[in-house]
Amino acid sequence: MNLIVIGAGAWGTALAIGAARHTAGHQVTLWARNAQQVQEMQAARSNPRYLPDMAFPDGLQVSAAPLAQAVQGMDLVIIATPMSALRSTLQALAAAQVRVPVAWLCKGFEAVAAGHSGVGLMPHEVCAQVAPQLASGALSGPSFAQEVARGQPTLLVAASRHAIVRQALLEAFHTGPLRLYANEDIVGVEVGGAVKNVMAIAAGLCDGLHLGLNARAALLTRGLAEMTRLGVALGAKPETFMGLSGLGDLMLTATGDLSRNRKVGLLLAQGLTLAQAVDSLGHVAEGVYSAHTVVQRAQAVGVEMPIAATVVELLDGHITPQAAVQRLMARDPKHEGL
Ligand SMILES: NC(=O)C1=CN([C@@H]2O[C@H](COP(=O)(O)OP(=O)(O)OC[C@H]3O[C@@H](n4cnc5c(N)ncnc54)[C@H](O)[C@@H]3O)[C@@H](O)[C@H]2O)C=CC1
Ligand SMILES: O=C(CO)COP(=O)(O)O
Repeated sequence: MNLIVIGAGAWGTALAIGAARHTAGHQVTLWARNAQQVQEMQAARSNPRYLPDMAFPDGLQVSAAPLAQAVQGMDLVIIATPMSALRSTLQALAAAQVRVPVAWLCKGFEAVAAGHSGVGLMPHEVCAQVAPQLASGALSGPSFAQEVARGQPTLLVAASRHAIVRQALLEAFHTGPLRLYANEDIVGVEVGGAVKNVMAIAAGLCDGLHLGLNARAALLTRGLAEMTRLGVALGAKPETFMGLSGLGDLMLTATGDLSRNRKVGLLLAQGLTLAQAVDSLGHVAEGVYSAHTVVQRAQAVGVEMPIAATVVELLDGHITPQAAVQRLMARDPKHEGL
C-alpha cells in the first residue's frame, strides 16, 4: 500500500513512523508544506521540531512536493493537520481529483470565524460541504504521539460510513503495537474527540488547583455525561461514548501529562494568561478553539453543558479559575443521569 500523511506535526509523524516501521511493503510518505522542515527531516531522519528523538524507519519518505503531485499514486490519504486546516486541505484534495480513501486525525469542531454566524461543523460535515464525493472518515482514540512513535501498545478507532475507508485504515495501521477497531458512528467518534479536549482543559485546571482526586473523578464522570448528551442530540449512538474515542480518550487526555489540553488547564491554574499558556506549548491544543463551537453547537440543539460552558468563560478571561470551580459547585441539585 502507498499512503501519504499530510502534515508533519507530532501526530502525523508518529503515525507515519508506526505504519512504516511495522508494515513490510508499505510505502509511507510524510508530507509537510514547509520545504525547509522537510530538508531538516531528511537530514536528521527524524522530526526535530515536532517529535524529537524518534528515528524514522527506512520505509518512511518525506516530501514537500506540490500537494496535487504528492497524492498521485497513493492508496490512502491521511490528513494530520490541526482542525483549522482541514477545510483547505480537503479543498486541495478535491481539486487534485483524489479518488482514494481519505481520513483525518484532527479532533475538534471547526471554529466559526469572528463576525460570522452559524455553528461550527464536525470534521465530516466540513468534508460533506467541500468534498462530498470523497470516501472519507476519521482515525481517532486514545493515542499520545510519543507513545505511538516509541512503539507502545495503542488502540485506535477507524470511523467511517464507508466500508472502503474503514478497510483501508485497518490495512494501513492494524499492525504490531497498533490495534484498530472499526465503527460506523462517525458523529459519536468526532464528538468524543472534540469534547474530551475541552474536558482535559477542565481536568488540568482541577489538578492545578489541587482540588483532589475525588473532584477529578467527579469532573470526568459529569464530563462524559455532557459529551454523551451532546453526541446523542447530534445523532450519535450512546454506546460510542463508552468506547475508545469517548471514555478512552477522555481518560487519557484528562489524566495524562503528555496532553497539551490538560497542560493548558494546569498553566491557567498557575496564573498564566491563555496566550502565555498556548505560546508555551509549541503544538496545537484543539480544546482552546473547539470549546466555543462545542458550546454553541450544544445550545443550538438545546443541550446543557455546564463544564464546557465554564471552560469557555475561563478561556475568554471572564472568570478566574477559582470562580470557575465555585460556579460548578453552586449548581442546583439534580437527579443523576444524562
Ligand atoms: N499529538 C497527539 O498526540 C495527537 C494529536 N491529535 C490531533 O491531531 C491534530 C494534529 O495534532 P499534532 O500533530 O499533535 O499538532 P502539532 O501542533 O504537533 O502539529 C501540527 C502540524 O500541522 C501543520 N499544519 C498546519 N496547517 C497546515 C496546513 N494547512 N497544511 C499542512 N500542514 C499544516 C503544522 O505545520 C504542524 O506541523 C490535532 O487536531 C490533534 O488534536 C490526535 C491524536 C493524538
Ligand atoms: O488526542 C490526544 C490523545 O489521544 C492528544 O491530546 P492533546 O492534544 O491534549 O495532547
